[in-house]
Amino acid sequence: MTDSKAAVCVLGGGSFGTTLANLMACEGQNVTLWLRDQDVADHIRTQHENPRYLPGYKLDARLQVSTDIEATIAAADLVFLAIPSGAFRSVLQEVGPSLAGKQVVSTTKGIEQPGFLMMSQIVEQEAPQAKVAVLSGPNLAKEMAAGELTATVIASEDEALCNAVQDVLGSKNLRVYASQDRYGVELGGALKNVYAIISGMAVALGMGENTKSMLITRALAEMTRFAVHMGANPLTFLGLAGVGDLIVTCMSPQSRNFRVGHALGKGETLEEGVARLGQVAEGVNTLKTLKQKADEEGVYMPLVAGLHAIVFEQQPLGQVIGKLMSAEQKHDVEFSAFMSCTPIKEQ
Ligand SMILES: NC(=O)c1ccc[n+]([C@@H]2O[C@H](COP(=O)([O-])OP(=O)(O)OC[C@H]3O[C@@H](n4cnc5c(N)ncnc54)[C@H](O)[C@@H]3O)[C@@H](O)[C@H]2O)c1
Ligand SMILES: O=P(O)(O)OC[C@H](O)CO
Repeated sequence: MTDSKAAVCVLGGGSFGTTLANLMACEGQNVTLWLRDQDVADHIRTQHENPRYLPGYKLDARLQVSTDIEATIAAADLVFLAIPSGAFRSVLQEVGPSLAGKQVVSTTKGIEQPGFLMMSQIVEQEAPQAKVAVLSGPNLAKEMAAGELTATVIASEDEALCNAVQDVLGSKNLRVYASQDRYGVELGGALKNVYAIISGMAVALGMGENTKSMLITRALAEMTRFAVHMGANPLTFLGLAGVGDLIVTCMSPQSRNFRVGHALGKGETLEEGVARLGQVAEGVNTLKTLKQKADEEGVYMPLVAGLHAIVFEQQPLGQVIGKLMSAEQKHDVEFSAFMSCTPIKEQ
């Protein structure tokens, strides 16, 4: 543990930003949550509740709130970003120069198009003098806000930054594991949202437990295939930010992406499902971005292509499922070459 407490801020007052900031406040960290809406800020300050994004969850009275983004950043050493991917660059453009020398951690699970950019790459472009990391794992905001036990991954080439995040965020309820594969961790968090939409559909359609297991397992194979093609470490996908986050998001009705898929499976349109959610479901945009990139790169992603065909090409569900089930039967585990390498103790 460090001797003196780092000053921390969280930018973004949605469900995840509020949860993260509150977890740190509960541990006695000096933390400020920045959000845009003055009424919500006042409500958090006086009622200790975020009525829009975390209704019914009591927040720690020590959680500080501000609507002044520059002052919030100026007072912080460590800055967490919990802004949806669609607004991420515009916020970074506004505050990029103020982030020089700061430790910046993106928690946003989306991809920017054009460019197929991860959020931490946007931080590098807009705040080139910041130190950057990403945080990702099986982290449903409401469960964490309720104090359920979980773990997450802090990924950065900067070991001191990983240590700083472990210090401020680790608690009796939350374990924080470090990784050097920033790109793989960030890609895992974005890609799994697409498969959560498929899983939500499968549940709405009353599909069997074997079917759901097959979907999750083939999703892992497919996302790992893509990530390795893009330069990520396949072993990252065996960790919390890969299979860990994939499992929770594909299995929990708390997941917004799962809920969008469930609505589609019940016959709602995409617009109806997203509107009823009233929160961000990053997987919808990621589906478009990922399908385009997989086609460009020639990476075989039948689940992504199938969901895209249903959602954006108006292909009948039964036809897409039939095509998936009759495709060429290939290998189960594609990365067995990595698994059969020399055991660690002999290296
Ligand atoms: N909620 C979770 O369980 C969870 C967990 C891990 C990661 N994430 C990721 O965190 C990111 C944020 O998600 P969330 O769940 O907090 O979303 P949310 O839908 O709960 O809230 C979105 C927040 O972003 C704010 N916002 C939107 N545009 C903005 C702008 N231009 N400037 C400032 N603020 C703006 C909104 O006012 C709102 O406070 C997403 O990428 C999501 O994938 C969410
Ligand atoms: O609610 P979702 O689908 O955005 O998922 C939230 C988190 O990413 C789960 O780890």
